[in-house]
Amino acid sequence: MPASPGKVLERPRLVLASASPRRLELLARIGVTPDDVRPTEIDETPLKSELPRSLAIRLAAGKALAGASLTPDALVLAADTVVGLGRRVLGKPADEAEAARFLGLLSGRRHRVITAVCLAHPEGQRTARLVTTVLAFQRLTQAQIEDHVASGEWRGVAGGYQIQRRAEMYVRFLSGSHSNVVGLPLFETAQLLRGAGWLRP
Ligand SMILES: Cc1cn([C@H]2C[C@H](O)[C@@H](COP(=O)(O)OP(=O)(O)OP(=O)(O)O)O2)c(=O)[nH]c1=O
Repeated sequence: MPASPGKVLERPRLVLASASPRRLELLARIGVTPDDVRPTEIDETPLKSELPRSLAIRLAAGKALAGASLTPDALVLAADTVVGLGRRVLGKPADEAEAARFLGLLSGRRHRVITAVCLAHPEGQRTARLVTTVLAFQRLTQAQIEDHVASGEWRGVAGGYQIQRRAEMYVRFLSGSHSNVVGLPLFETAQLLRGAGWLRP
């Protein structure tokens, strides 16, 4: 039944369980302002031979559960983004040398960016989406890799690059969701929020 005019829709509080400023900005773009932002601290180390998709799903669910334990009465939104090169996971580079090595691996090759989004509901169930974007970087010269490392934009991000910043000039090809690469696929996130009654259908 449509809400009567002037009636405020009852909806649970929405908590974003993420320290990523990108995720908050992406939500703002679709008019979603969480009631609270509560980053979680979980161990993000991949298991032995863990595939990129499995890792993303496990970590997004882990973040959502950790968030839900702090705010059980809220809808808790969490996500995890990983860069997959074949079966290999490229995490957040530890230092400049690793950032340069990752760029060298990505140079001239196709790779995937996978984001798992998980929404924990106050009633205890969880809903989730797994989204894959395929990208290809041009072949990078040594000078380009050096410039990228010097830019510092590799810090704290999966694969050591940010498509929303200078790295986009090296992206020759992209198939799928752009927001997924930045950390939160907006189409699928909106679907989850609609399914939970937080956004209107
Ligand atoms: C590939 C890529 C990743 N990223 C970011 C998105 C994510 O913030 C980050 C991947 O790390 P995540 O572990 O998914 O997220 P986070 O540590 O930033 O935040 P939290 O765990 O608290 O939710 O990399 C970009 O911003 N641009 C890109 O092009």
